[in-house]
Amino acid sequence: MHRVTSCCLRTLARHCSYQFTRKAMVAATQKLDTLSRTRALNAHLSRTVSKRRLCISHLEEKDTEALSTREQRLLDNLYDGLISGHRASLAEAITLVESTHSRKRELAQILLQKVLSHHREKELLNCGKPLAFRVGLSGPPGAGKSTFIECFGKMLTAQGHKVAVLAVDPSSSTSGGSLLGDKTRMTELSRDMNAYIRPSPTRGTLGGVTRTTNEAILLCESGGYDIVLVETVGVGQSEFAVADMVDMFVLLLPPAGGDELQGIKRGIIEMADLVVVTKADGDLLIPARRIQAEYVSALKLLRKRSKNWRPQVVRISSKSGEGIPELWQKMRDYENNMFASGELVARRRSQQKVWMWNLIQENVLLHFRNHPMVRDQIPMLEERVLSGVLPPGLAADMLLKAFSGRS
Ligand SMILES: Nc1nc2c(ncn2[C@@H]2O[C@H](COP(=O)(O)OP(=O)(O)OP(=O)(O)O)[C@@H](O)[C@H]2O)c(=O)[nH]1
Repeated sequence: MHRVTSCCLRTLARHCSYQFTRKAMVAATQKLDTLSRTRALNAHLSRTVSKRRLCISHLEEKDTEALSTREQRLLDNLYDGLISGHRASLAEAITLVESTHSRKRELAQILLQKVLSHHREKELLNCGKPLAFRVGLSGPPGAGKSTFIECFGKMLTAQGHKVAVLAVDPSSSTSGGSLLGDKTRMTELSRDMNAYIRPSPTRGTLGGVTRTTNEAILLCESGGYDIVLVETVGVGQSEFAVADMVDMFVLLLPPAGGDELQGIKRGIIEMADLVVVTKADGDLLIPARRIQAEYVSALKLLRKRSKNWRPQVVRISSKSGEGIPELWQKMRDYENNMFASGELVARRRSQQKVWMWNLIQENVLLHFRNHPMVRDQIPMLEERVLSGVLPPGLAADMLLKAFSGRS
């Protein structure tokens, strides 16, 4: 503003000293006019900005204001228990974020906001280093995931780490049954006081499971768990969802023939920061070596996912424990490289954005499908598209018009 004023006066003086003509007068008047308009615009902008600030803080505080004394006490107790590392509080907090009850979801968001600011403070004290290392573990059924997590988790807790294991099983939302419920997994680790194992909820869409898993990760971290393992138990899209939640994505493959590995999507191999060939012991050692060599060659052909890390293939046996300390060392190297280069923090930031947009996408679609003007028309329009009477584009336009209230 100051610069504009002095510039304006300088122009005016220049015009006055040379020739005080009508032209100069007009130019000076125009400048002054612009100046007052700029002032008015700036005043308007600052009013708008303060109104928006007020609006955002009102939005953030709206729910807090509406808390009853009982709810406030519940959240305070949960938060205190959580950051003191009480397992019961962690379990209760995860149950809260998994709830589909609207008020409980609001309470969960208030708790998460508090947890996030606790994270920020601790990360600042830790020179910006995240509180925990998040590792995604995926692989076909029977690859040896749970046996590996049991062995690996025990090694980590023996070294003084606190390990949380979250299992994502969205297949249960469509099939109604839970893969996790079928058998007892990781029995020894589940008895370890420095380990916390939690299966994902058995209902809801993949998006819903993703949301609660992401939120459960944050809660585990505030409970002092410095290593969070996210295992995908289901098959399909869940591996991609998990790859978007973690710092490092690890693919476990059994030493099986080509046919058994057919189900693994090429895309998921591209997501892997580390490929682990499991069961490399006894009779399976030779096939494990072969699979390792095959994947070493295959990875060379794939596009590099990171500038700072080249995916590697390692061999382990959870039965004998061989290769597991070396595997952990590779994971640590990865974490250090990625943190030092800034890629780890950048990846987390972009994951937050992906997470937000995924939630919006899912909710908007749900809202669209359930809209009274749309819901009843969907079966009929789908039918007409299927029979070739109606072009899909026209059907989509009709539904979108109905949704937006245009006939
Ligand atoms: N020889 C050998 N067998 C193993 C090893 N790890 C796991 N297994 C066996 O492989 C089978 C499958 O192991 P799990 O750990 O249940 O595999 P998973 O990937 O968790 O399977 P899902 O729960 O179906 O996804 C079991 O019979 C294990 O005993 C290993 O290191 N060596």
